[in-house]
Amino acid sequence: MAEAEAVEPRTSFRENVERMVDRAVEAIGLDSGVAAAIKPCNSVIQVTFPVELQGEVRVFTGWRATHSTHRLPAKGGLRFAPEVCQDEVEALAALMSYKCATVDIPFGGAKGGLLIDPREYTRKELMLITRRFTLELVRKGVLSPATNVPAPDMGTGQREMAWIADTYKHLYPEDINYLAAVTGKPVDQGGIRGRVEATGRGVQYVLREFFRHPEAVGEAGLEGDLRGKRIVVQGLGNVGYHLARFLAEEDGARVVAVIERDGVVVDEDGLPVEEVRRYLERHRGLRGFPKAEFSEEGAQALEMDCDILIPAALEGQIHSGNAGRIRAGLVVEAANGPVTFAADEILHRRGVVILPDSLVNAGGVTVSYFEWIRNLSHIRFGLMQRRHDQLRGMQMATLLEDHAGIHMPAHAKEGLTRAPHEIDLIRSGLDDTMRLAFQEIREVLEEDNTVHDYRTAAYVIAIRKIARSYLDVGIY
Ligand SMILES: NC(=O)C1=CN([C@@H]2O[C@H](COP(=O)(O)OP(=O)(O)OC[C@H]3O[C@@H](n4cnc5c(N)ncnc54)[C@H](OP(=O)(O)O)[C@@H]3O)[C@@H](O)[C@H]2O)C=CC1
Ligand SMILES: O=C(O)CCC(=O)C(=O)O
Repeated sequence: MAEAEAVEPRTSFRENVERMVDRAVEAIGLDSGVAAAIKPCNSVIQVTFPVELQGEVRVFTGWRATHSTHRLPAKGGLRFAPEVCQDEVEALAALMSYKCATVDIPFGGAKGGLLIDPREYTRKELMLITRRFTLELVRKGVLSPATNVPAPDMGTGQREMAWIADTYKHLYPEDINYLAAVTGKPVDQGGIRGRVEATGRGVQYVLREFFRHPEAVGEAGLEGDLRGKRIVVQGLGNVGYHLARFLAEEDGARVVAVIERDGVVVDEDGLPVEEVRRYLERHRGLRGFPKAEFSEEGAQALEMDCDILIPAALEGQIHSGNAGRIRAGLVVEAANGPVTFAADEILHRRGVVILPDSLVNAGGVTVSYFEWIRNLSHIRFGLMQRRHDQLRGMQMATLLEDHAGIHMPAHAKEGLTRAPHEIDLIRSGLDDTMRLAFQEIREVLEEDNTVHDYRTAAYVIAIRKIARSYLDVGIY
């Protein structure tokens, strides 16, 4: 980020998002008053609170920005990081609104952040800090199942979500829907299978759909499918790790480089993603990883020759200072805001295709939506139909074999008679959501001659939906 700031000193993350939105507003020809109502955050709460740790009082600052409430609850992750600021959470909250609208998830947009380096604290200390932060957010009215529901983001995961849910439950034991106050919880604490890897899984589904469109693939200077594609991933955290593993293990792609905070590991034959991750967790860095070449020049590795570049760490990583040197044909924004507005324009001029964050990383909030619904309905998906569907499949198989005399191969019979587990339904819902969103964006790109890139197409779709919801009920 340091280089980005040096090159584009006056453009903040929030301003970058707003410029991208302006481009879409212009393409739609949207009324400027409606655009002005949509763009800013509805509210931003800043909290400052003390926690006593090891006999010493420490003071923490956090934010919850709510961008839109045209749909409720407003939804979005909580980030624990040493660089969080108000501008950042506002930008991320806005992205949540556009993301949810792009993939048709009926939520408004929000995001929160706590200024902290989680690596400096023990588990117990983090629990105290998270619980106290939760209390502050609840007191300020920005955390409840009906109005504002957090989820994991950078620096947080299932563990923090479990603490948040438990704190909320202690505050409101009479709220029968307390579990729905936060998503991304452990499965045993009201979470849903598939949420941990959902964002990475969603990126995989978007990429698979992209490669089902040969003309789109050609526009990125690529051909064929994901098999053998050379991929560079920045950030092997929750999103990057699952994504890299799925692409390597299930789609036959080659992850040739992984960039982390302390540098990059490279292997042209494909890195063993699982081993890299284990090493990273154990050593808190990639230096010394024995099975690949290590270099400290992580930022430069973004410019490596590859087919697909996947920034999955921080915002502002591809900026006007390096956009001219990016050699990938396809940039896939698994992180939020990894490409600045200026870089976006440079890459577009150079013919580099960008699949934007608001589409690409929407898998997380999509499965959060499934979790939230499951918590509200107090029943797991498929419970009522599973055996019924299996019985019907078995009857069908019997009918075909015994009465129509058709011999069914074992795999066909297994497919027909297998009762789906909840995770199968989650994956099916996620796949459908990501495919349909890609197809809708592709349609705009092909049919609307004022739109020339995926990001603007995604924003056009999102802004039209949000604007419609404002206009239907009137601005109030
Ligand atoms: N989690 C989710 O469900 C979703 C996340 N996102 C977005 O995806 C991105 C990543 O989130 P997530 O995977 O959850 O976060 P994590 O904290 O799990 O992982 C982020 C990874 O990036 C690494 N990293 C930090 N700084 C740098 C750097 N300068 N260069 C290279 N690597 C770096 C981190 O290392 P270290 O641990 O040392 O800090 C960590 O390994 C964020 O933009 C987030 O907003 C989007 C949608 C949903
Ligand atoms: O799962 C969610 O509700 C939100 C995930 C998130 O923060 C994001 O998509 O950026």
